[in-house]
Amino acid sequence: MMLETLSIFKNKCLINGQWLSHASLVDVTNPADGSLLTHVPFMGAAETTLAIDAAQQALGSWKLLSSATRADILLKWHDLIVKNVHDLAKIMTLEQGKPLHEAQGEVLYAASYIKWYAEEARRVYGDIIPSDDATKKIHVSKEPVGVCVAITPWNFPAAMITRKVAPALAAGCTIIVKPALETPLTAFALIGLAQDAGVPNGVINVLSGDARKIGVQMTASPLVRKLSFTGSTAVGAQLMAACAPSIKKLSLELGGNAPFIICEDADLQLAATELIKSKFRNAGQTCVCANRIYVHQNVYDTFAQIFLEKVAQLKVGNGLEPSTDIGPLIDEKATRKVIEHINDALSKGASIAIGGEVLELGENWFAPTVLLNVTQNMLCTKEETFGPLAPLIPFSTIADVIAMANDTQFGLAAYLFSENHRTIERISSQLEVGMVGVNTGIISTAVAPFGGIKTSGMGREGGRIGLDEYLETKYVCYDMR
Ligand SMILES: NC(=O)C1=CN([C@@H]2O[C@H](COP(=O)(O)OP(=O)(O)OC[C@H]3O[C@@H](n4cnc5c(N)ncnc54)[C@H](O)[C@@H]3O)[C@@H](O)[C@H]2O)C=CC1
Ligand SMILES: O=C(O)[C@H](O)CS(=O)(=O)O
Repeated sequence: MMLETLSIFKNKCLINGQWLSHASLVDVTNPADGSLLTHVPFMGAAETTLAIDAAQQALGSWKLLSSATRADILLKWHDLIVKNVHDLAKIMTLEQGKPLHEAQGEVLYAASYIKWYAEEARRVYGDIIPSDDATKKIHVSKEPVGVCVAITPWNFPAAMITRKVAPALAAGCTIIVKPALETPLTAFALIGLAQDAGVPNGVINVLSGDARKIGVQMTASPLVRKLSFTGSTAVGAQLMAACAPSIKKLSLELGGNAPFIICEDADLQLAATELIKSKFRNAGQTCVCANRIYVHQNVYDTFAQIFLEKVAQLKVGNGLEPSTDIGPLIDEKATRKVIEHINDALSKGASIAIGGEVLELGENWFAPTVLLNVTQNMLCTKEETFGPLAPLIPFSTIADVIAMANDTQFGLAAYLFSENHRTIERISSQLEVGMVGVNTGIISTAVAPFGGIKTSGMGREGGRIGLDEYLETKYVCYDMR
């Protein structure tokens, strides 16, 4: 696969409309086999300052465009992404590893955020409020926050970018994107298409490089009014603290530890099918994936049998092969975390029903694994595994499973399978999370507010309220005497 033959391929950073290289370069490799794909610039503080200045310079004219004009440019961007879905997906699979069909799905999911916010851009309404004082008129309007920065992860290298850039541009903001060093090529290609769609110079800038140095510049600059971050809770907390002195607006989409609850009256075939989708999407490297699976004790063995038959059919392979269901993990460190969670569970009494080993395909390849007789004291119920590990935990009462589900610092997503509406209402209303999937394992969509509570973050991306993250409210009081 010659990346250079793809017309959308870029391996440079975009600052003020110029694609720039750098004296320092860093490798981008294929997680499937460690092969070198290309080099990208390893930029730092100086280039970050240039990008922030460019975004500041572009802000005045971009925010003064009509929302209809901004929406038209966003829709052109959307259309170019859809037109190039196959090449974008190939780039993503090569640098991130996910199966091509998943990569194509993510590209279209990413494009859906742009279409959604192109539509929302035209509905940023204000208020005229009847004053208690007859001599006063009260007007309330929404204004763009200003220069924004987005720091994004490697696991969804397209959607995590458009989920931030689309509402920012729709609101009239400008933005600097810092993608993960593991997956910069998807970011470059996406933002190259934004430039082709007519996004003016400086409105979107993208930098690959020294995360810490770039982050220090972004969080310290008084010109930056908003930080949107998706990634680990640990880094999110660091960035939040760094933004405190300049009181930046924050959106944080952080780690997860989703409980997947299967009640005694659940449709077990449906639950097993949806658990396969939730657990093994992106090889389990998804913040909203099922991280711990609670199964009522009276249906535990029956469900386990149904689920294991489906896991056994999953094909692990190179993401470029059409038959592949699960690709490699992003790196050997990710594999080590899965092994750590398995070994801890085994040492505390769990057993492996299927999988449990690194595959001959290479050090980043781990077999889809199911653990039985898992208990709440095991690491895999406390930490985000971020790999293809499905620990099954028996429970006896609804009160017990709610308590176990909430026994975590995280609060992003949860899943619940029952055919009884009272059970569904009772459990979903008590789960301490931002999102609940009822009888489904896939909940992510541009039209709904995505985000969590507790250490899973703050703010929402997607939906109507996702635009508010990039808007400030201004109240003007007119004295009419
Ligand atoms: N909630 C989510 O959607 C995601 C959660 N994660 C969690 O994070 C863990 C590690 O994955 P990573 O991609 O390494 O997440 P990470 O949090 O280390 O990195 C995410 C982004 O932050 C950047 N970054 C890291 N340290 C930074 C710093 N000091 N200043 C500025 N930027 C910084 C990275 O370059 C990347 O662009 C995963 O195992 C998972 O637990 C990772 C990706 C997505
Ligand atoms: O970071 C993630 O895991 C994504 O937010 C998951 S999703 O939005 O693509 O479901």
